This record gives sequence, C-alpha cells and structure tokens, in this order.
Amino acid sequence: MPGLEHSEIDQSEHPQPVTAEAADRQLWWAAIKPPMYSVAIMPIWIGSTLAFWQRNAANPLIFFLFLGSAVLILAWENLSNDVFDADTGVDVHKRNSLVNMTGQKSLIFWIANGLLAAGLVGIAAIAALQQDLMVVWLVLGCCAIGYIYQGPPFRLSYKGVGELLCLIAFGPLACSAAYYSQTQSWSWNNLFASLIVGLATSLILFSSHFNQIKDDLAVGKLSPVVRLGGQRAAKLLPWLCGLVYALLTIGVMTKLFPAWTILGLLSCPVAQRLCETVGRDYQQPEKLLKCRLIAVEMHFWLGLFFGLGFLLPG
Ligand SMILES: C/C(=C\COP(=O)(O)OP(=O)(O)O)CCC[C@H](C)CCC[C@H](C)CCCC(C)C
Ligand SMILES: O=C(O)C1=CC(=O)c2ccccc2C1=O
Repeated sequence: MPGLEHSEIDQSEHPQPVTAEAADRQLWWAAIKPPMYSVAIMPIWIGSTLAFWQRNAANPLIFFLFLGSAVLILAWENLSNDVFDADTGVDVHKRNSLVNMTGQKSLIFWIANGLLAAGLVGIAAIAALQQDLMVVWLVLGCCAIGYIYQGPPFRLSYKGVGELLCLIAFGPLACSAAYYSQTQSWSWNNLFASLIVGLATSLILFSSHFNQIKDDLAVGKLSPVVRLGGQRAAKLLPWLCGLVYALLTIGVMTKLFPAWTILGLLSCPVAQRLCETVGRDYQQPEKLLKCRLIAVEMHFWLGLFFGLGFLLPG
C-alpha cells in the first residue's frame, strides 16, 4: 500500500503469508479484529451470570439479544474509530485501518452508523420486553462515551482519558445494564464486579498504546503511555494487573462473590506474560503489537472463569 512506511501487522504473531490472498485475509482479520469482540461480550456475561447467582434470574432471549446488540455497537465504535482517526492523521501508518484499506471513508462511516442503529434496535427490543427504558439509557450512556472518546469535537482519547472512559463504559455502565436487563434492579455485588471487568478492559487499551507512541506523539495524541513514557508505563502495568486480581480476591473473601469465582485467578499466567513482554520490549515498540492480543487473552480467560464461578453450584 503506497505511503505506508511500516506494517501494523505483527509478523511475530502472523508469520509472513505465502500468497497475496493469504496476506489479504490476514489484513482483513487484523482490521476486523474478531477476538476484540470478547470485550463487548464479557460485561453481558458477568452481569447476567451474577443476576442468575443473586436473583435466580435467567432470561435467555434477553441475554442473547443483548450479546448480539453489544457486538453490533462495538463494531460501530471500531469502524467509526478508523473514520475519525483518518481525519486526524493518527492512523497514517496503520495498514489495517478499514479506511486506509478501502479508501472509502464515507462508506465505512455509514456502515458504522447502520451497525449502531441495528444494535440499538436490539436494545430497544429488550426495553419493550421489559416495558422499562432503563437499559436503553444505560447503553446510550456507553455509546455517548464511545463517541466522545474519538469523535469531533471531543476526541478525549487524545487528552489521555480514554482508559478512564473505557473503564466506565465497559464496567459500571455495561455491567449494570446487563444485570438490570435480567432483574430490573441494581446490585452492589454487580457494581464491585463491574470494576474488575472495566479495569481488565482498560488494560487492553493501555497495552495497545505501547506500540503507537511515535504516531501518537506526531499528532499530539497524549495517551497515558505517551504521558508517562514507555518505561514508567511498563512499570505501572504489573500494578494495574495486580489491582484486578486483588479486587477479585477481596470480592471472594468478603463473600460479595461466590467461592468459585476465584477461578478467575487462572488467568494470572497470561497477565504475567503480558507484563513480561511489555517490560522486556517497551524500548522496541514495533515488537509490542502482540501485547494488545495478550491483554485480550487475559481479559477473556479472566471474564470466562469469573462468570463461570457464578454458575457453579455451592
Ligand atoms: C475504539 C477503541 C479503541 C481504539 O483506540 P485507538 O484509537 O487508540 O486505537 P487504534 O490504534 O485501533 O486506532 C475502544 C474505545 C472504547 C470506548 C472508550 C468505549 C466504547 C463503549 C462501547 C461503544 C460500548 C459497547 C457496548 C456495550 C453494551 C458493551
Ligand atoms: O482497536 C483497538 O485497539 C481496540 C478496539 C476496541 O474495541 C477496544 C475495546 C475496549 C478496549 C480496548 C479496545 C482496543 O484497544
């Protein structure tokens, strides 16, 4: 692709493809990033399993409607991220930007809006089933955060508060919406659990900024990693991971969560791999593309086992 100096596709994760077709497939995979969609699934999984444990509430139709809608809304967020980032120039070296790949910015923009509309129809269906608009307000709150994160005139991610916004959206807002969709009520246990989900999701965003320092600096995007500098940010990472697992352990010890949720600790080795990788390579950012994937893996196993803990008997 002309004008692109280096690839955003990590060759250590994806070996050099042998055919142009394979290279194309790899690029589309990196642009659509299917594994990332577990971040939309996890708050629904945790809020709903916690509702089952605490209130015996289990409405599969609402659960699956919410999952599908959350995935569509996150697809809007990601497609519009490529559109808005094309305006600021921060993605100029990002080969797997859908706008760079297709050159069709306004088409991507309208596909994104269509995905958002479809997702919101699903959320409206949940509200209709419940005869209650609360879930709509909570999800609109998530969408508003998603917009001010990257859209004009706000672009708050450029000011370094993206991780905080991410924590609020995927944590308290999305988890409360999921719990409410099952129970039409609120829960302190769920609020505490949502901090774990939100923090683990923000860790993905934080990790994704290590390899972008140069491009971010060039357009004045002050991500936390840019603000702190690579070395200090790399030193902070183990403390943030430790905080996630400390909150989980406190939740179990204080009986806010059932004993089996401690299974979430099984994701610790992945967290350790993330911290080691960043600690070793923060001075070679081109090697750190894979740390975003490791952070997604940590979030996935943590969320899966944490949620399972609410379903296991005893
Ligand atoms: C788009 C996001 C990150 C990409 O950031 P960045 O521009 O630094 O990276 P690239 O290199 O890929 O360009 C995530 C932003 C998350 C945002 C703060 C909150 C979004 C909330 C969602 C819209 C809510 C999803 C639905 C909910 C019900 C689970
Ligand atoms: O493209 C990305 O890097 C991210 C996309 C995304 O949807 C997301 C959601 C929540 C936390 C982090 C991220 C990304 O980093």
